Amino acid sequence: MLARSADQRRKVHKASISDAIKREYATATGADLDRLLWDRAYKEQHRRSLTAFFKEQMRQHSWLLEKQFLNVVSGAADADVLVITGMRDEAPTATLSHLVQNSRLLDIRVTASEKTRQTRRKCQAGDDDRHEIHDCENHNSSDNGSDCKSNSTTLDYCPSLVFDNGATGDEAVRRFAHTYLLPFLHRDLERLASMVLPVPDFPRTGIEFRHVLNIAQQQGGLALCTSLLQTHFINDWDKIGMVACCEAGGFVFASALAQKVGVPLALIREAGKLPPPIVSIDKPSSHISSSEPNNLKGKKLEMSRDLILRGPSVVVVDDVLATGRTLCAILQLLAKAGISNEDISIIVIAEFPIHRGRELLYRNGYGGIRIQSLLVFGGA
Ligand SMILES: O=P(O)(O)OC[C@H]1O[C@H](OP(=O)(O)OP(=O)(O)O)[C@H](O)[C@@H]1O
Ligand SMILES: Nc1ncnc2[nH]cnc12
Repeated sequence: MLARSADQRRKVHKASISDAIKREYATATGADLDRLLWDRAYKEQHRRSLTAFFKEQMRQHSWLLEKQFLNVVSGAADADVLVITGMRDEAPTATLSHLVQNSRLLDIRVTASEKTRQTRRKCQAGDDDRHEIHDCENHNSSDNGSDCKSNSTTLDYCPSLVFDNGATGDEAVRRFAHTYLLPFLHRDLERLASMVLPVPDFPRTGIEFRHVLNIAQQQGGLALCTSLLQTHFINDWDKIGMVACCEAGGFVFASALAQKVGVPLALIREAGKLPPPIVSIDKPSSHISSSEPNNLKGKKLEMSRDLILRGPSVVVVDDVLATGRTLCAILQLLAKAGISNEDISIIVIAEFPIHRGRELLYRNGYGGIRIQSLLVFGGA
């Protein structure tokens, strides 16, 4: 149970993704499943053939990883929080979020020094380290659970969080859960979500529109959202040199945030609105705008070319992440302005995983950029 306070207990379920493959292996080969799960020496004997079996299954079933993931999820339907261990996917949040579109999917990279790992392997026969099937690597990272820069050199993918599993005992786990996981269950986020009511069949039949800008039209809505943006994701705003945002939705939330944290804005506008010198990029239509008649082609986005950065990092703030086309264009524009990916992070108010925006960004080479959202909505 993950407890926020005595009256608010959350049901937490833990499952291992690799148990499924062990089960299938045991059925196919007659191996003893219980011993595969709990007897390390026995598991070691089977390691090679288990790995070969897994690779062959992967070759035969291209949807194997997704199927196993969904099986584990459906086995924990009553849980508030499901922790899945042993994930082998390179970029789980980017590639699997759309399968659980009503939930927030966070990927936590667990790290420990090689020495610690070796010691644990020796001491904990029958322990819960199931990475060996999946050829998982160990990646170094900072210990604050949220700094991606140190990881981007080892993998071009930024996990949602990093947990340094160097210490023994439960204290570090508890601290991590309280610092980085419980905020996602905070009632202020529920309050914010309640301001974004669904509007059926807008702007066209079949779309359940979420009026994210409506937050700013509620008494106290913008203040709540701004305060969450300020406190939820970034510890040290002094290190941020600029908040970049795109009209129209992004302007509303980014302006309030920039004012609160004392950081200047980089305003991205549609073509022809900003004086030269500018940088410019084609922008395909967003999911919502592509449903407008005469707007299938998209537009150009522009930004002043010579913005002086006060610090090294840029935070891109937008109201919505859906297909990711808008954020992709923004990132291309920032690249044209000479800002490199390591210096960028992204915050959105609401994301709609069904449209697979994170995947688009990942496949376009932006996987190393941290993307964080306050709210997650399912639906079309
Ligand atoms: O991930 P995507 O599919 O690109 O969708 C996200 C974009 O959609 C909305 O903008 P829109 O282009 O509709 O313009 P607006 O901000 O002027 O409403 C929103 O403000 C995001 O910028
Ligand atoms: N359902 C939705 N509501 C608001 N903005 C969106 N962008 C993509 N899908 C959306």
